[in-house]
Amino acid sequence: MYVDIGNALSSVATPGVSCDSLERLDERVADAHERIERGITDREFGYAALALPEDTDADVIETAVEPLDDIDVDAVLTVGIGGSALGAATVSGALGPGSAGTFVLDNVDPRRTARLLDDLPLADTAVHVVSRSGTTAETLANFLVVRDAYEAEGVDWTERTVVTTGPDGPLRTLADEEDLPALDVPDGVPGRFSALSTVGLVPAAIQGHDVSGLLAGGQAGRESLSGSLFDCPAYALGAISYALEERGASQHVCMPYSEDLEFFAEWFAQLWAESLGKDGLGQTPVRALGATDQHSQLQLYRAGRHDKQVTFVRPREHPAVPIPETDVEGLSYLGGSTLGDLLDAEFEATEASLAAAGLPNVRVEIDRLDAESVGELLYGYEAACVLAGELMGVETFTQPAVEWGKRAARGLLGGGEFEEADAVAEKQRLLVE
Ligand SMILES: O=P(O)(O)OC[C@H]1O[C@](O)(CO)[C@@H](O)[C@@H]1O
Repeated sequence: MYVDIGNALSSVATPGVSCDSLERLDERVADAHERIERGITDREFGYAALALPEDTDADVIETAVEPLDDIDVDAVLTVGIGGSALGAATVSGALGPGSAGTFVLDNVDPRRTARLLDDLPLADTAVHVVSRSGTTAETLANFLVVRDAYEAEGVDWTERTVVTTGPDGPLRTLADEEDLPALDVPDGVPGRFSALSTVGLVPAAIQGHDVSGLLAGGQAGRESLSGSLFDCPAYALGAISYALEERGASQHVCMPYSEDLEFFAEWFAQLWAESLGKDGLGQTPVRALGATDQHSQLQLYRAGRHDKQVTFVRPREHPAVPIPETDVEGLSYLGGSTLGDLLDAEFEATEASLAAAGLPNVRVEIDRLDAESVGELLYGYEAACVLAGELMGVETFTQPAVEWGKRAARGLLGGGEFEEADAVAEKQRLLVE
């Protein structure tokens, strides 16, 4: 992973960071790194995520999906939400379908769920149901609906399902009762940091992707951690994001220039929001896609409020798709180059256009969309997030603010007495229709 923070310096951007400030900040990065290393070594809650490349056993995952070899799997359906879906979606999205298409059920939208189950060839579809807590309503409800759909078609879902969950809870009970292949979520690792584990890697294993390669990429990220932001790409990204937020960049746009990294921007949004959105702080993550959103969002980024950091992400290598020669007036300049050339020109031009407008931006690159590079990218962003959390002084690894809504929803469905549910009924109304 390569990180270029040049366009975030105060000589280019406002808000921007001076080199002197970066030098001073680097002293705090050294202290934070020591703290992080201690947490990793002791496998402390949260920090243990940064030991996953070492602790995740690819053979355990490969063995768990072996029974699916007897079935002609054309599709992999992940049933999970948040960190229990986005890691898998990102890995499979970035590496492509492999031997089976990727589908994610990470919402309880009846139209979409019904349509997806209608469209999927259930007999040739493997299901990975994932929940760290084993109690998440959306995941459990979706799984009950999926199971019913299989039974309605007379297809044995138990032969096609792999579960990943915690030691107890309804999902573990169901796995035990039905004797399903069940994997454990990694100890001490919050969902959003668990892509390089049983949580994020089962679909990739079913699709025949290089799970060991993903972990090797993560390990390369692990070995790149050092006591200085000037030596460690992940810490450069984390430190500059922290410094830019301090200076007013309250929004962090993640703009991959690759359709296959679209889920990566979603994964980033959960990682950044749920980890750093604490104590009245935290950059608001914004998902964008290059070059598409140049034609929808760029006007705002360049000429709107200067409250954004834009991080451009790209694989350096593209498959060659030539643009045919043409003598159509005004188009000949395109002929003879490739779509990848055009995408790279758009990337560099948009980056320069933000710098010219004085808007801070960061460049993150990986060599190509292969297992090692994707593993390193995921690890790098997780380490960047952990470092930013250390510098902000927030509790990076929990997400207490999400529980209020869960209790309210459960109360509304008769799942218990929750005062939050009462508050829903007391909603202030000013209905206009
Ligand atoms: O894996 P689980 O326990 O089903 O949780 C799913 C997601 O829900 C959250 O707890 C937020 O509600 C996330 O932190 C987590 O990734």
